[in-house]
Amino acid sequence: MPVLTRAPSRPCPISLQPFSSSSVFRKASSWGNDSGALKPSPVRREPDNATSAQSNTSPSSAPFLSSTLSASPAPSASSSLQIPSVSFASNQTSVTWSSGVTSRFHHLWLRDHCRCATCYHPKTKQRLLDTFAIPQDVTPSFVESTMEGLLVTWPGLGGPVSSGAPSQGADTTHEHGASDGSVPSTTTETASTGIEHQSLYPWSWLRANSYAPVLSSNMSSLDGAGDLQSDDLGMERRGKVLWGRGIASNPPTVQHQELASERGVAKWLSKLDAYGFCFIAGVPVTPEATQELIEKIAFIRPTHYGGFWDFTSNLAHGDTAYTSIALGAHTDTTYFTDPCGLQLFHLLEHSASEDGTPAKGGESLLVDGFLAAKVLRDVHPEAYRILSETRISTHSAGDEDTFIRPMHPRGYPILEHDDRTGELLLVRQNNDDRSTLKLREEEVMPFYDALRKWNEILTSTDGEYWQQLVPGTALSLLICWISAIANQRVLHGRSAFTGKRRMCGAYLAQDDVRSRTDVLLRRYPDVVHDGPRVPFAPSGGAQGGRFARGVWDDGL
Ligand SMILES: C[N+](C)(C)CCCC[C@H](N)C(=O)O
Ligand SMILES: O=C(O)CCC(=O)C(=O)O
Repeated sequence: MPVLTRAPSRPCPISLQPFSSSSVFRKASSWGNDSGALKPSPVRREPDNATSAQSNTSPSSAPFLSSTLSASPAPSASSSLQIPSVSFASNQTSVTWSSGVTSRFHHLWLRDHCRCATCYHPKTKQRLLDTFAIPQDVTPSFVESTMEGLLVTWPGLGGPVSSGAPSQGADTTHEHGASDGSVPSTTTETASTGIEHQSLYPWSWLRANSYAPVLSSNMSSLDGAGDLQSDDLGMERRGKVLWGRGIASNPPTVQHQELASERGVAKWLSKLDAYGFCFIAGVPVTPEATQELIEKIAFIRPTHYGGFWDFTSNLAHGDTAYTSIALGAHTDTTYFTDPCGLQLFHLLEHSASEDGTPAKGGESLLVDGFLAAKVLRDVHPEAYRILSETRISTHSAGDEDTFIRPMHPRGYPILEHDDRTGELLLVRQNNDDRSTLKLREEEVMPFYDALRKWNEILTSTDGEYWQQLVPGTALSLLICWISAIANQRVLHGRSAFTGKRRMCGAYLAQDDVRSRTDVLLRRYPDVVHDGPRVPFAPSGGAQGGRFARGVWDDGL
């Protein structure tokens, strides 16, 4: 249990991160500090001339600091390493990073995000704390800047606390119990003991979740309203390899036999994550083997086309995919509120028809929607803005038993962004499936102009990657981008064909693919794909092939 210079009135049930405080204090003792403990100086509330606490550290702590404070900009070589300084006033706590940038966090937000074992179940990663029992004006007794993070001490507030309706003004933060992850029992703070509560927030987590301002290690600070003109749509940062027709020289591929191991599946997902598509060579030419293959990632997402599909040009399900006509670059299932995440195709057969019509055409087309979007933004920024803001709807209505449209009555934009960071999340493009445009009069012609410019890029020969699928080589493509954020990315299509052509495959849901990718790429961080690596730094401490998910992990 950490020994802090100011022993709280009770042991502080803080679930520490891998850098256990003993290691901190062990390192601290090497700084010539006789007690072996840091001496954070608590900061009490200072209305306007807020003071800040800062513990200077010696260079000998550099390795530890660099790993603990990796989220903070590396200090200049000449400056000594400094942990952020903190202060608080009115309803916010301020953290000033070594860069000089200050992040502000509402006290209510901080208290609500305490992840000690009494406020946050260490195993289930679920909130145990009753958010609505936190006083709206909750204010720390004091805040401290420690090696591991921001340490906030909250007062135990007045009034006996029952497990029922909160009494007026009392600190009715109902705490549930066990830090061992067992079934929580309700314990409460009572005014009579004046028990304080301490919360420790790791610096890296505070930086990653700073909202005033929004910070990002690779992107300029944004005003939080989402800046579509940000220099980086987040692709390099997310380790995405953008490609054009040149990818034909070395397309991402894995061998089917590699996928017998979980590490092999991690390699497959790593390539999918980087490129948005990946071939699998050596797949037995049967629907059964193909289904077994896709289920190595996740369970199949059934749709109105069925679960595992095995289709040909018989106009089944009333969709042109079930014909022999050409299909332009598109993403599937744009009409679902939650479009499918991964699509796998495996050509089982393409031969002459019974009437002797020869097998011709049926080539497959891939286009990197994210590269196309970058080109559109750079060359036609106004068109990019229009396609990012105009809602359009699509439908699947060819089967009399089905009429699928998205939840939002006007649908969704073709280019969808994270409105906080400006990152491009999702390319949702299927002009054949588009429903009636419902725009204001003055929007109609600008929209068509933007759409035309977008189509010119999508159909540019520089961006089109054509290849002829052959039985035994399956094609997996992310119509949903797998990374921190699920997106649609790769568009696909085909040329017209003649003859008997049989294709099989299935969809996977985006959340299931993203979950599997996140888990496996953390479990096998050494898995190499050809693109830039985006280190998965499991904050739970990677121990060999498995890692313990930490309560401060990204996304929680
Ligand atoms: C893949 N499979 C043949 C089963 C269905 C194809 C669905 C095509 C539809 N127009 C869409 O874009 O979603
Ligand atoms: O038949 C093909 O090669 C692809 C069909 C297609 O685009 C689809 O099913 O969405």
